[in-house]
Amino acid sequence: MANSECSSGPVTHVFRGTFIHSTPETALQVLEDALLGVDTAGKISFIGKGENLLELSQKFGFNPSDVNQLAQHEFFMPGMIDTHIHASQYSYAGTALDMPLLQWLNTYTFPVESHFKDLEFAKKIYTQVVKRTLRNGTTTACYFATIHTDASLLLGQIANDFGQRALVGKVCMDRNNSVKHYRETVQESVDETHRFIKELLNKKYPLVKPVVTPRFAPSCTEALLEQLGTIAKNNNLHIQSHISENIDELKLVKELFPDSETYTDVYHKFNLLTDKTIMAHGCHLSDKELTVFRETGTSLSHCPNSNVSLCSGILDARNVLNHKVKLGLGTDVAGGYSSSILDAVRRTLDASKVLTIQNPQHQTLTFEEVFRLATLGGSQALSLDDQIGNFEVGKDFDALRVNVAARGGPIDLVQCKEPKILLEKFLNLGDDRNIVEVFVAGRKVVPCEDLALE
Ligand SMILES: O=c1[nH]c(=O)c2nc[nH]c2[nH]1
Ligand SMILES: [Zn+2]
Repeated sequence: MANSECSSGPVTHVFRGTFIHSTPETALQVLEDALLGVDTAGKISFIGKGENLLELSQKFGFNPSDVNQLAQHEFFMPGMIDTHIHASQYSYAGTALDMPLLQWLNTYTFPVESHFKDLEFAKKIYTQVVKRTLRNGTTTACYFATIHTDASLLLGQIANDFGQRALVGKVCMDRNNSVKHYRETVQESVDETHRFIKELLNKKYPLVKPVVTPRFAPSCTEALLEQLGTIAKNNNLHIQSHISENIDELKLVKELFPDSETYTDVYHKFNLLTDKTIMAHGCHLSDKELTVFRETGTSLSHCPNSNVSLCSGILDARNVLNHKVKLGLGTDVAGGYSSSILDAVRRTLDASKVLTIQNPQHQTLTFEEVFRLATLGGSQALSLDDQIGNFEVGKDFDALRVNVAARGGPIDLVQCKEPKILLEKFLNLGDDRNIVEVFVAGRKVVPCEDLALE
């Protein structure tokens, strides 16, 4: 391990122990007996070897006795990144999974989302989802809210207050015949999107930013999609939506957009595919469409729990990676019933194994590769990999302190294991009891007094 360092502000924390992360070249890199320093801005100021403690302490001006030493069964890993989650659907997570997508939206989703006009209700649910996801180790979340601007702003405020990094989207939809009032006109959607962006940016939250959010093509007219493409371009903003999740949805898109050759073309035509776009699902995308994703820099959010829970399809993540399309993991609460990215890791592995059962030639994803999708892959998918995703000097310290043998936790360790095995155990068997501390931009957000779950 080469010492690396950057000149930054004074060092506020130094940790010593095992650090596990990914790089673009290596799915799993283990740094044993490493020293990592975090500066006052929450950035990683150096990574070095434990044996160089004295030299580093002089160079960075910290007291060796202030070093925070990890225990034997502990390691640090990068914070996990949820590239697709509906904060507004959290109240019914774990229920209502008995219908395919389009019926599910009309029967369960739109009626619940329409309640977010009520700011008290919004505050309650949004506080719960931010606390719960932080507790589960989600340091960055890319959220869908609802069409309600003030409630969406509230979600941004709550994420900021609890210290979660977030992209927050006020949902745009001018087509919906099933739930009265849960629809906007084109003008309302455009005006409210402008207001949402302006007011959220004016708050100057350091870690919370707006994302332009057309719900999905069937919920939007061409006029709205066109304007949203322009707004995103003029303000250099992220964009998120859904694509090619379910076969009936594909048929509907063909009917509604007869002039577009493919589902991907619908978004492409309106400048909605950019290197800051995240599309969820993509189970039924053709290779030709994946090529457009690569060429435009658009990324995919793999949401395996939702894909199976709503019987939508199985994404061939290997094929996506072979096409060099950026890929992260999403819980897709509440089409997905778990708000934990650890669950998304397990289901990504299951989905890949199902594809191998169906076709033994399929190259199953390894747990190391899926670990990378949950961390560095997510940061690439959100175009935030210059700031987060792994332990590189100059990046923000977004990290989980994991204790695989946490008292009262779900894992029984017989003997001390090598770090790679500890990580594999955690990914397959662990839960929030093993995540003993969560840091976002150097700030400890778990445990935190305020985070006591009601
Ligand atoms: O899984 C999904 N959840 C949603 O809320 C949604 N809206 C459009 N398409 C969707 N897919
Ligand atoms: Zn979704």
